[in-house]
Amino acid sequence: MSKPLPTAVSALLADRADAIAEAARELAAFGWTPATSSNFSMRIDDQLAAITISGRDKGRLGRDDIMVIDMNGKAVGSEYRPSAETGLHTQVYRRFPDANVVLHTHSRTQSVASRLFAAEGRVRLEGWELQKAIAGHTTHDSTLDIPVFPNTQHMPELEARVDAWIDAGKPLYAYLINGHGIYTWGHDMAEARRHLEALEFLLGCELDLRRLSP
Ligand SMILES: CSC[C@@H](O)[C@@H](O)C(=O)COP(=O)(O)O
Ligand SMILES: [Zn+2]
Repeated sequence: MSKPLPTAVSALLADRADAIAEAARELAAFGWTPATSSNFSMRIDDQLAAITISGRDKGRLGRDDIMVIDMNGKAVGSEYRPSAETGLHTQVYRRFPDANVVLHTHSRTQSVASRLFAAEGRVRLEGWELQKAIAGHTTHDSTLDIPVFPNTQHMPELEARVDAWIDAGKPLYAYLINGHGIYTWGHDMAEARRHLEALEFLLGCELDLRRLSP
């Protein structure tokens, strides 16, 4: 049996769970979380985060569908299994101390773009006004690379690729996983949502350009 959560942590979990459930309902309504796919988390403090329980329908989350993990991805105060991709969430919290929310979705646009751009290893975004929706970007006149990493069921392998990108000094705001979906994050839910919506739009534009260009 797991130890019950301290009251203060329970209150913070309830707060984070409500925010995650609300955002997830909206993202599911866009069709970005099909068939129980996708996962979401919010930092609680330096040591803990709230994350979706594995396998739950992300469009119908309630407080009981979100649990606490530590920064090693271990369940805290729960017997449930956290998201199968928990390691990718805790990695963001470890590598980006300003990130407090991580969103992962599986939209059709994200999935198709990940396949189409996998061979290049990245989607290069240039000249789009909406690049300014990404934190720190003030002009369309810049280059924004979204890496595409190979898919694997072995999270440490993916984590190593993400670490290698960051350790090479390359900016990272989001990444695609080939044939899978997107990960992005933000300082708060509003920023993470803005990143996700902007990238969905920009990836859709890139797909249209490929489709329409002779
Ligand atoms: C239902 S297939 C999608 C899963 O394999 C996975 O990629 C996913 O996004 C959801 O996994 P979960 O363990 O529910 O967080
Ligand atoms: Zn996934």
